[in-house]
Amino acid sequence: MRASLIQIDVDPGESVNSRRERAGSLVREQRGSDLVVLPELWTTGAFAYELFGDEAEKLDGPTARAMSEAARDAGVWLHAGSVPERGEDGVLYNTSLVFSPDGALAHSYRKIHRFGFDKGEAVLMGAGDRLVTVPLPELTLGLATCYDLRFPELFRGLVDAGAQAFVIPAGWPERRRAHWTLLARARAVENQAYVLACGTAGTHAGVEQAGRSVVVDPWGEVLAEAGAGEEVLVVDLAPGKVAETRATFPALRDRVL
Ligand SMILES: NC(=O)CC(=O)C(=O)O
Repeated sequence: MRASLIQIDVDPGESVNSRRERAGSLVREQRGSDLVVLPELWTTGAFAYELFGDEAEKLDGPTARAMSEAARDAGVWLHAGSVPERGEDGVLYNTSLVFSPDGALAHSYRKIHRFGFDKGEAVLMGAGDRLVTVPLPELTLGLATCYDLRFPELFRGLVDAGAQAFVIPAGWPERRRAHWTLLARARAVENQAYVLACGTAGTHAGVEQAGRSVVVDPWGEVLAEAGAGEEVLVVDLAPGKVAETRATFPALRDRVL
């Protein structure tokens, strides 16, 4: 199973429309992959709080339409990262969108843990309240977004719901880069699952992004890691490795609580 992680640059010098078109082209170039992943809030940048309201869209908005077409043209499952969603209740959410190879919006996930310590996302956006798993032909994905990575109980919940690989779009800052890789590996080891963590590159709202998108296998080994700039990480996963790791080192079976 081949996965492509598109670590797109979110520099504010580029318009949202241009970045949306460029993201579509990058997705189309991944034809041949089974799964393509974009990062968190890549239309605006995760820290450009003042843009969230203006760029908020419904689940059939301009980003969703562009990504639906790109998924269909490339014939891939597309985790299109997250967008600022304007919910039916008028509230903003940080919502991830997953498209099937025929371009249908198959799943969406509203970020549960909001970042900002009482400002930014934490006050501008509502919290999701639903765990989402995505059964692909090869692997069942569990969805999480950026700050969610710090909350292991969410990942346990996803494993209990059948997840074998976690897909985590993010806009992780360079100054906490050490946490990013450590947490990605920890979530892989403790859940004996793949981790596909896709970050953004560039600097926006004064926040330098770490990049360093990373794919970790169920044993905790880093299979591939990006640098700091815009880059597409292409990696082959072995879906059987999840069951094999869980059978040969049965730590998940030995849970008591
Ligand atoms: N931006 C986030 O959601 C999370 C983050 O920056 C962190 O350090 O955690």
